[in-house]
Amino acid sequence: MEGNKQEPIIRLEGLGKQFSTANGTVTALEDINLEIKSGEIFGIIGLSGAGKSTLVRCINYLEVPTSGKVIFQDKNLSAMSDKQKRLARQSMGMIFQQFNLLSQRNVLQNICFPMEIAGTGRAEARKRAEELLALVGLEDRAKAYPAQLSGGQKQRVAIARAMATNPRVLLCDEATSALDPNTTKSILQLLKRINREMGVTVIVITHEMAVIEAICDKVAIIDHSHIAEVGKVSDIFSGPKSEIGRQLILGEAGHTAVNFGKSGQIRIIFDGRESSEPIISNMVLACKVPVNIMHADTRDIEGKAMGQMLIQLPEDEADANRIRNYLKTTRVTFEEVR
Ligand SMILES: Nc1ncnc2c1ncn2[C@@H]1O[C@H](COP(=O)(O)OP(=O)(O)OP(=O)(O)O)[C@@H](O)[C@H]1O
Repeated sequence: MEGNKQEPIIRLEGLGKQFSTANGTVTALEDINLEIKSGEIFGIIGLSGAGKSTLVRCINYLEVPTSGKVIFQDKNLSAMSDKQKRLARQSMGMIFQQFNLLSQRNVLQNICFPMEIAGTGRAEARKRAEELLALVGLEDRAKAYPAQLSGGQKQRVAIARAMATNPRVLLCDEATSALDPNTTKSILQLLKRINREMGVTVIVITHEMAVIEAICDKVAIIDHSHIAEVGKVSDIFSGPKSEIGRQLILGEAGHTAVNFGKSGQIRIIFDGRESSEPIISNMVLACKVPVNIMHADTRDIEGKAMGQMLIQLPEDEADANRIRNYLKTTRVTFEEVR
């Protein structure tokens, strides 16, 4: 079941989507080019209205693109017959923010639903549904109805249902946005397990940086219908290049330098050193000058420090240069803030 990590499973080539509305044409996506490799957890992040949901819905042809191609496992979806498209869709499970469970059906019947549509026999479907319930940790809730479940349990059922047809890809559209932080964490862990243990490629649509940080290998930042930048999460976090990337990752401090007198400020970029390495303390001890930490936004990603820290340098230029030199010789990435 392991996915081959080198092979692209989905390629988007010049993908565009326009909607005709009473007020004219709305461009939701324009010239999107992306390659998602088999076995990756790929995040797509952007502000509200950027085009994330439309993008994910175009990937499985819930929305038909107005231009460009979706290539799934080396085949162009638009050139497929209806039957081939149906099979391709079965290979792409999807979960949603609002879970979209059938309220009249119990948990087991919800999970069996896609198998009924695919023509799987009753006994086989039931057996598979029971296995999936065990996978998501809800063996004891088979007879419960959606209204009797918590949000996290509903999303687990939705995940089991999405996995019913043995998909190679799981599309997650804001799947944790309606959940509290602890439940979010456990759902993200479940998605990671499905990816690692079953080799399923996971595509995560979110507006939350924390979700990308928690589980994604790669991330694409989408802004006003375009891809602003794409790359490994660690690279993008340590040095966002686009304006929107800086805004999403560095926040307000990415834009504004606070005026604290005449002395300069620098932004230290943490791009993957051991998170236990005390960079600032070592710097202060080595240079024997105090610095002011104006803003810090660092995260620990798998033992590596990621993020940034805004530091006010001493007014004395010689002291400030000692700090700059120390950072250069210890190969700490930094930039001047003006
Ligand atoms: N069915 C539709 N008809 C008309 N316009 C649409 C339709 N679906 C999306 N749009 C428009 O396309 C643009 C992108 O919307 P989309 O829902 O993909 O963004 P999003 O990044 O997922 O935002 P959100 O997180 O708020 O859902 C928006 O301007 C939206 O109004």
